[in-house]
Amino acid sequence: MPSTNSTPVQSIATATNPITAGPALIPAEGSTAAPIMTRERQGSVGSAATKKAKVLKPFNTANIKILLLENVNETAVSALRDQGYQVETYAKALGEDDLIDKIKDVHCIGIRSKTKLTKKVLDAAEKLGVIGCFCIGTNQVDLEHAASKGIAVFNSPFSNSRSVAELVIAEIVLLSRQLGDRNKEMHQGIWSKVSANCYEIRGKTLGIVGYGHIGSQLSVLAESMGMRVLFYDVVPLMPLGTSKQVHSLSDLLTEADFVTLHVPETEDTKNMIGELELNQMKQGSFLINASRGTIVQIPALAKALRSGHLGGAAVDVFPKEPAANGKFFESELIGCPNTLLTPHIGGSTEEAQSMIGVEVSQAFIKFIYNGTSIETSIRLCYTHANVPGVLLRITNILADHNVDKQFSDSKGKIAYLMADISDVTAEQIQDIYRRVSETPTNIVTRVLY
Ligand SMILES: NC(=O)c1ccc[n+]([C@@H]2O[C@H](COP(=O)([O-])OP(=O)(O)OC[C@H]3O[C@@H](n4cnc5c(N)ncnc54)[C@H](O)[C@@H]3O)[C@@H](O)[C@H]2O)c1
Ligand SMILES: O=C(O)[C@H](O)COP(=O)(O)O
Repeated sequence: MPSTNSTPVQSIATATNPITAGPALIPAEGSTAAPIMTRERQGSVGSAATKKAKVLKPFNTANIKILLLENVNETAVSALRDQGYQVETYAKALGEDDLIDKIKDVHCIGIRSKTKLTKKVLDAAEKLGVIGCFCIGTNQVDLEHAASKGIAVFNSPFSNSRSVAELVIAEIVLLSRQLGDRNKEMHQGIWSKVSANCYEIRGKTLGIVGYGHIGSQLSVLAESMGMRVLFYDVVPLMPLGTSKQVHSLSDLLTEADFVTLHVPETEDTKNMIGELELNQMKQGSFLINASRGTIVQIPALAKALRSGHLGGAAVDVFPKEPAANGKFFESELIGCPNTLLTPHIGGSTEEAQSMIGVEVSQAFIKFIYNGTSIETSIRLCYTHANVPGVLLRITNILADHNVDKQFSDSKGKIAYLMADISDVTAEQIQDIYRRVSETPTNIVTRVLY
């Protein structure tokens, strides 16, 4: 899908576009801060003049500490260990107290959808420069607070989209044929051959809420199985195939035989589907939620299923999910008729997890060395308050130098500037660093080479 499909309300950093650059990642031996970074190995990065500057504050890759939680894929673990970093892994999400303890001295943290990086946790992170969400969603991170501290956040924007879309296709068929209930009965030794209220999906209407990476992929798959597709999104989007965008959520709810949710968790989408919306859905229709647990009001859904107003539901995500496998799960949906419950496995395939592991770990590595996830060379990275006059001030500081390239971007009150500078001596690098970091708008300044 074109990138215009990424949601405006959750305009997050992607694996190739950090929301903001982080602080110096690793201090030199015996120092508490390391504004100037360079790799210890002889690399392809940097000119002869800048290589001399290594004596300033070299860092050893073995000093970089990375914490990976929630069973991040082995592709990431080995890629990061191959760089010589210290990598600690956990199969589960950590609770707030454990996290505060663990995050203190790590430079990079890798999480999935369950680890909550709250303001309190981020404030305890003394050296954190990068957060890698090894998933699509970033609602588990306080993005605004991370930005204010100059911590970069990456995610993997589409590596598991296909896996989610395929799961939803399977669920449409399963719900339509009441396969969850039939399977359960057979395992209990009950033979119950029924055709009442069991349907083909051909010719039925699928209503997709959120036509982004997943919703649009699903649209194509559903049409290939003979379904008619309607979608609702807050932005006007090009319909794929013969699908049609509708004007309102109500238009979609009243017409669809299957409603499937693919919106991010935002203030607007929380509790988006409650009693009112469920009542608008057709008698006997089905609801699928593989987005975020907070989008659907669970008591209202349980009521609609038990009363028979809905013909069934498939739910992969819940407002409260256990932190690890083997932990107890409870929900009002347990025991509801024709209701498929899955433990947040939408993106859990070998293909998706290994792609995510490669993508986000590469973003980490590029960010640690280059200050961006895009390959470049020597640069000044300046995270600053987004107020008028900053660019002029920096231009003045760099006036006597050869600036090869300059880039700046902003998000709300925070902005990020990168400048590639050539032909500078070690003393000049020190001077640039000092003058830039002393500007009143400074949040974090790094000089990489
Ligand atoms: N179950 C899983 O394992 C799993 C896997 C991947 C993603 N997800 C969830 O699915 C969500 C969607 O993923 P995606 O990759 O398709 O995201 P996306 O950003 O590509 O698409 C989201 C779409 O929702 C639209 N949208 C935003 N707010 C809306 C609103 N209030 N009403 C209607 N439309 C709205 C956006 O405009 C966008 O087109 C993710 O944010 C994540 O939370 C879950
Ligand atoms: O945001 C996502 O990509 C999904 O919710 C998957 O999350 P997970 O990696 O925790 O399974």
